[in-house]
Amino acid sequence: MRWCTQRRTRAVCVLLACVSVVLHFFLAALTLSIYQTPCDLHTNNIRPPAGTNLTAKGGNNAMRQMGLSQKLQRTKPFPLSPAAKPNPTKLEDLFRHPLYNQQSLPFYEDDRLLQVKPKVKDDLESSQQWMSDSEEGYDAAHWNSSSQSHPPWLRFHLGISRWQLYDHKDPNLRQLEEQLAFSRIVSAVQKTGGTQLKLLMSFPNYGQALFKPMKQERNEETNHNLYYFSDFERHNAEIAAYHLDRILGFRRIPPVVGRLIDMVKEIKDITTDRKLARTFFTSPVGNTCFYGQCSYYCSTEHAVCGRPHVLEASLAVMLPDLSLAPRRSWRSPWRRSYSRSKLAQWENNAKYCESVKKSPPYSQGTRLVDLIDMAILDFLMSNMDRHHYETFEKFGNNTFLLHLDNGRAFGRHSKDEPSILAPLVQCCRIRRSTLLKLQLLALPQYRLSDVMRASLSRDPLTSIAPLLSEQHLTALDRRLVTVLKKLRRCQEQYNDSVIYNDIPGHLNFGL
Ligand SMILES: Nc1ncnc2c1ncn2[C@@H]1O[C@H](COP(=O)(O)OP(=O)(O)OP(=O)(O)O)[C@@H](O)[C@H]1O
Ligand SMILES: [Mn+2]
Repeated sequence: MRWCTQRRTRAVCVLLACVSVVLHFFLAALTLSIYQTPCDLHTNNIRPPAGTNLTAKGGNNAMRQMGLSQKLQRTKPFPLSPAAKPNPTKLEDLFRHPLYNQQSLPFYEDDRLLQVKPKVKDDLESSQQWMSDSEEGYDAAHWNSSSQSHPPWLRFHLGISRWQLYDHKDPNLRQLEEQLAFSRIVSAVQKTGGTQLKLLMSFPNYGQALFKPMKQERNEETNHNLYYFSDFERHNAEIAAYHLDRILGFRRIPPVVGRLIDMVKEIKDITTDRKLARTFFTSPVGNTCFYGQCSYYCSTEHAVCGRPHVLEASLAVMLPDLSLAPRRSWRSPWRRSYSRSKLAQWENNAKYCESVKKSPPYSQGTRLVDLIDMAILDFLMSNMDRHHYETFEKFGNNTFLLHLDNGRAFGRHSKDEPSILAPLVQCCRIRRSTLLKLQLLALPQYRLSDVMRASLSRDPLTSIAPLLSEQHLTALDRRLVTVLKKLRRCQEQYNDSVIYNDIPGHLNFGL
């Protein structure tokens, strides 16, 4: 009898042990799935890649490398309204317009920023100029003076002229964008200069890019209580500014692309910057974060975090080193006060432009109308942070203005900032080529928002979510109408003296 009871007790114990093991497995599986949820990409925001080469080919490669492709394939397409679908031909149509295909100015050797030196005797010596301190991860450079052997970033440097950074029809531009988007990153260190976190990234072929991380969701607006000088920089603003500048035909912003960065493999594991490495940490939900060292927003509270270690960022191609092509930084005459209480001179004095017009370098050449071009670009993207601009020293005052640092643009779509247009309103002057391009972009078949949507859809990050929300695109069209209204008012007041005729002949291209 006792033997019988013992056997039954043992059987019950074994059964209980089995149930407990099964329960353990069940609980473990449940916990794992819950832990992974916050680290996932915002999968309902993901759209299938747009059908362009850059996005379809390389974008998926990059994502596959990160093990993201399966997740992306499983997700539903982003719900786009028919009006929001990018029409890829819009950009090509614009660039085919005669206004974008005028004969360029006569070109002299002096109009090139850099020249390839004639072959020197000691080949070894010349190639060593390009070697970094640590050659690890870099490919041996076998370049000669034939442009075919040059990597895209070098061809870009060699193509910079007195009048523009690149030719919009140059096929190298696409290759350069592909390099920025997909080339292996062999080094990442903090970039000094400026106030916010930026990294300098290097590629195996010695190309370099300026990295800015994602700080804000696309549909989020900058807090209205933040002053323009406290706003943070946005990666998508850097990307969208490059596209807008190209669409306006200025070509004064270095090419920028969006890229998904593996914060561990592509920054933390390879950085030689110990100060940067020390700021990496894991957030309470298991995401990798870092904050770097800088004067604004470099603290645990403002850390940049991945999902769980993948981060959206912008990569802008670096301009030639300052030792090869020194630049001059100019304080904008319409600079804001960067104080909460003080107003700048131009804000109090409606005749301010009269004095600017009389003082060099604005009293001669195209400097004033170039500054007005920059104000129009900034008004369209609502960038209040244009305190300085730069030029290449080599070209003196007779050259274009570089529009660097656009990270504080596209912060608000619901509000326009009329004061950004002060240079145009106070001076009533504009390049004829700019006026015609603005008029063209206001026509339904070349509508600025449509061309921007088409242009931005080529960026690899569009496969995650459109780089500019529809509200931002609508704001572009609205602001363009405002610029044209201001110009009409100028023309009513000052007639022909408003136009700076930079187009030979008097063609008006049917506009
Ligand atoms: N593509 C580029 N190539 C080379 N240098 C660049 C490039 N973009 C920016 N720089 C340089 O790096 C400096 C800092 O960059 P940026 O202005 O974007 O940073 P920031 O933190 O916003 O600076 P600030 O606080 O002064 O506005 C610029 O003054 C410029 O000279
Ligand atoms: Mn800045």
